Order: sequence, then C-alpha cells, then structure tokens
Amino acid sequence: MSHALPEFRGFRFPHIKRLWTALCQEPELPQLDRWLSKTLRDEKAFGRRDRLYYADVLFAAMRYLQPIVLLEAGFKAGDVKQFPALYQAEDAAMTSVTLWQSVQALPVEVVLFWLAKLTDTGGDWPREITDLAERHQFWTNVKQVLNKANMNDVLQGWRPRWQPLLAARGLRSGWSQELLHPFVQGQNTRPPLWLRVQRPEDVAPVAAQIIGQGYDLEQDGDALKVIGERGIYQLPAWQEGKLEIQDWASQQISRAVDAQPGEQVWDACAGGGGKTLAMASAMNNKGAVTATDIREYKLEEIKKRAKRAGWFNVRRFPWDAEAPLRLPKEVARQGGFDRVLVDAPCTSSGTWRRNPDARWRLDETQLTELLALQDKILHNAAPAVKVGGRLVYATCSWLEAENEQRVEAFLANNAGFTLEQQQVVGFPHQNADTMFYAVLTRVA
Ligand SMILES: C[S@@+](CC[C@H](N)C(=O)[O-])C[C@H]1O[C@@H](n2cnc3c(N)ncnc32)[C@H](O)[C@@H]1O
Repeated sequence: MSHALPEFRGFRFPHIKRLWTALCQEPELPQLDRWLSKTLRDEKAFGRRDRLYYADVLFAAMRYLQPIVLLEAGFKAGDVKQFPALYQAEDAAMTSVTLWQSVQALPVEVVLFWLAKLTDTGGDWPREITDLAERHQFWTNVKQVLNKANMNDVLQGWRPRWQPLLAARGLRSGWSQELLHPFVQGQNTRPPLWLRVQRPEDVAPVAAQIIGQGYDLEQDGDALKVIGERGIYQLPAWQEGKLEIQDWASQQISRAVDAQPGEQVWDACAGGGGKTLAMASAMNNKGAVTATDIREYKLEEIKKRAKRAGWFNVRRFPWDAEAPLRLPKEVARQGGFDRVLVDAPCTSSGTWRRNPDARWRLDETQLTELLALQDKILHNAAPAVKVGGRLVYATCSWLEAENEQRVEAFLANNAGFTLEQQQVVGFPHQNADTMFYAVLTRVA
C-alpha cells in the first residue's frame, strides 16, 4: 500500500529538482503543506495538474526521508549484510536536525532514485545516475536482509524506535496484530476529506448537492466523506457557510463533549476553532461557547468562521494556561462551566498521514516538553468545571504517554474527578486521523 505516484517522466525532472533544491534551502525541517502553498502560488507557469503532481512528489519524498538517507548511506558503505545494524544505530542517534542536515547534503537525483524504489514508481531514471545496475542490485539485496531481520517497516519510513510505542498502543487499545501493519503502511496514504454540516436539517440537501457535482460521497452518521476532494470550495453549500472541513476523528471529540443548547462551554485550546464551531453547532445559538488560546491571532479565525456559519454565541479571549481562568461573571454565578474541552498541544502523531514532516519532529526533547505542557494545561483548566460538569481531554496523538498516562497523572492529583471513558478514535478503524479523548466528570 505504498503511496502510488504517477510514473516519473524525464521532462518533469528539472522542475522537481528546482523545487526540491529550494525546499532544501530551508534551515530547519519545513512544514511542507505551508511551504508548498507559498511556493506553488508563485509558479505561474504550472497548471492545476502540474501543481498536484509536484506536490505529490514532494509529499512522498517527505514521508520517506529517513529510508532515503539511510539507503544512500548503506549503498555507499557497500556492505548489505550490515545494513540492518547500520539502520538501527543511525536511527538511535538521529534527531530531526541531523536528519534534515543529511537530506540537505544528498544530490536530488539520489533522492529521486530511492523515492522511486520505495514507492514502486516506474518511468525514467535521472540521467545523472551512472551506477544504476549496482543500485538496482543493492535494492534487491536490501529488501532481503531487512526481511530476514524482521525490519520491513523501515521501508515505509517507520522508525525502529517507534515499534515499542506502537506495541504499547496496540496492547492498550486492543488492536489485533493484523491492525498494526496496516497502521504503519497507512501512514503513507492520505485520509479523505471529511466534512461537517453545520445544521442537521442541511445534511441531506448538502449531500445531494455534493453528489450532484460529481463527487464520490460516503456518510458516517452526519459526517460526510468526500473522495476526490479537489474543488470543494466552489460548492454553493461551502460558499453559503453550511459546511466545515473537519476530520472524522476530530468530529468525534466534539461529540464527546456533548454540548447542549443553553449551556456554558469552554474550549480551552481552541486554535482555529474546528471544535469550537462543532460545539456551537450542537448548541444552536443557545447558551455560550468561550474559546481561548495562547495565540490570539488564531482566535481571529474563529470570529470569521463563526460569523460565516451564523453562530453568534461564541466569545473569544487569550488564555495562556499559566494560571486558572478568571471565569466570566455568568459562568462564575453558576459555579463554573458545564463542559470544558482541553484539546491539548501534542506531537500530532495522529496526523502524520496528512503532515508527513511531523513524524520526523517527534523526538525525546519535544515529547518531554509537551508532556509537561499537557499536565499544566489540564491542571489549570480543571478548576473551571462546575461540580457535576464534564471535562474532556483530547489530543491528535496515538502515544500512550500523551494520552492515558496524562489522564492517570491528572487523576492522581485531582481527586474531585472520575474517569467515565477514554479511547483512541479514527485510524486504523476509520479512514481518518488518529485522535484520543478522555471524558471526566467533576464529582466534588
Ligand atoms: C491541538 S491545537 C488545538 C486545535 C483546535 N482545538 C481545533 O480543533 O482546531 C492546540 C492549541 O493549544 C494552544 N496552546 C499551546 N500552548 C498553550 C498554552 N500554554 N495555553 C493555552 N493554549 C495553548 C496552541 O496555540 C494550539 O492552538
């Protein structure tokens, strides 16, 4: 299930090389989707299909960064038997910084060669590659030795050091052995586009409109899954504000909050407001949603989106989780919020399918900092929940350390809360991102 690329055609190489070389000028591992939207906007000579093609190639290369670097190192070392040991050792020492430095040092044609092998893409070979026969032979041999060493997954861009983390997730969530391998492979495929319709009465007419425009559509309850997403912004339903793009796993988190009309709800880490809007939808302009975030500019996005959707009960202000929130008067009067969502900053490991560069950023330092931040946010958000109210802790990560272990740490210090349920939702059970939520009740 590798990410299928159209066959390489030599006339496209100069453009791929130019784009890849420009990408490698970035001093740090770049966030590819942002980089692409900025860069491709300036490529006036490209048509729509060109843009999609070049974006696909760069996305694929980003997914396979580590195997590309290490295959070249192994080829240069020339001892195929030692390749699994070399891979293990390099993986143990590699950080996002050293990986990116190694990528920057590789000739672009070498990147394309290994990318073609890893993704099973046929077509032309860059003419700069003069040792093709030896490279083909090395590839055939490498696959055999990795297979023998039970290390096939490294050719999916899966780091050996993630193996125990995935095993722990499998154990905790009861994923069968048969699910673990597709989970790894699935990291190299993009999930489809999921849409949320603002108002329940619009679901059927909007679905009919999307199908009428020639899209393939599947429904999971009220969530709509669109295949062949490109051009969705032209739909009248989109322009009329009836639709939001929101991953299916993310929709399940807002549903777990179960906001009711007339309640006081706080979205503590609201970001651009994906979940704020979903909760406002459920409340239908009755009661209020308070959206906060440390980054004030993100809250501006919520203002626009709420207006577009016709929700007038969303208020916004910055909050940086250094201390508990000063409750708005009417919330204080009722003893706190009815529901609080803490959608915490995390490694985003559950979004690797969409943002392939995020996987290479996951390292010990990043994780340690995030765990402390998650504890702090949860600890300082909790006092705002009224007795009898609900606290939902969520991440877009599948790592136990960011999820169940944070909930355990919280419960150990907050005896007034009980855990109702916790689970990972989305991929591999659904074709979506992978996310986690825990539902807690304040009992005292
Ligand atoms: C996972 S994102 C939120 C995504 C958002 N809920 C959505 O559905 O679109 C986490 C958010 O936490 C915010 N954040 C990071 N550190 C914070 C802090 N110390 N206090 C409050 N928010 C923080 C980030 O700015 C980011 O927007």
